[in-house]
Amino acid sequence: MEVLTPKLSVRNLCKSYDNKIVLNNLSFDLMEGEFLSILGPSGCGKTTLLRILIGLEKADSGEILKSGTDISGLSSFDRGMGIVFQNYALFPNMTVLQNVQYALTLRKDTKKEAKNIAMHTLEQVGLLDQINKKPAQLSGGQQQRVAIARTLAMNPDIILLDEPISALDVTNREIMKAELKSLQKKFHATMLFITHDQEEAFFLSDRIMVMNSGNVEQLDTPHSIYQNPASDYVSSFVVDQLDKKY
Ligand SMILES: Nc1ncnc2c1ncn2[C@@H]1O[C@H](COP(=O)(O)OP(=O)(O)OP(=O)(O)O)[C@@H](O)[C@H]1O
Repeated sequence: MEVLTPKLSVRNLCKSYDNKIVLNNLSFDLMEGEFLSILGPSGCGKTTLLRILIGLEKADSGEILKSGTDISGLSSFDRGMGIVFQNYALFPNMTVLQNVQYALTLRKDTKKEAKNIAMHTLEQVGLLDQINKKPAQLSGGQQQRVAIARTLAMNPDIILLDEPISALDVTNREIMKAELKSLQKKFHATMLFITHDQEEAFFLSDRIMVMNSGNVEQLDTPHSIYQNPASDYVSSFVVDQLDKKY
């Protein structure tokens, strides 16, 4: 049987701040085309993990392998990872098109190439009729689509999403969950999704990693986690919370 190399492999990652352990020997794999959620409450270490993965923070020990190669020594720019932030971090004075084009020109694509790629991606996320608007003229959901288009246009190997849905109102949240899922399938993107929302994680994910105080409590499919929670913590933080909602 063919053994697949994970797109991302995190091995024994440790990080402490002022003698407080924030990530405790964390290990997991993310496979090609997989949607994996990191689910945990505020303060459990999700953002720290994300910052280490994209190279904004250094781990105390452990390895980060992308398709089998250690990327710990690479700059953020060279890691082939795209990130969609919670607040989208769009440039307010640029149009939708300019927002998507900008990173491409930084990458030294010619202006014409950058425009072609940006237009093509904006078409795929259904925003061609909005390209000349500024972010403030768009709805929250549309702004999120611009942020996703900007990341997709760079064709990263892995897309990290830092609670991109929680800033939206309830109606837009439902719409964006469905859109995110369909975009991920359409692009066959490999995605790591950070959230504290059990329902988002269950709706979107192929697998979920439940975190608690820097530890992995359980890593499995939504169905298996719901049917067989691995600890009292998973039972109360995940299963009980979902049951309360439905
Ligand atoms: N630069 C830092 N210096 C000291 N402590 C830090 C630093 N960054 C994070 N921490 C601490 O590490 C722990 C984990 O923080 P982190 O932001 O990774 O959690 P989180 O799960 O992302 O939470 P949230 O959902 O609220 O963002 C917290 O106790 C936080 O106070």
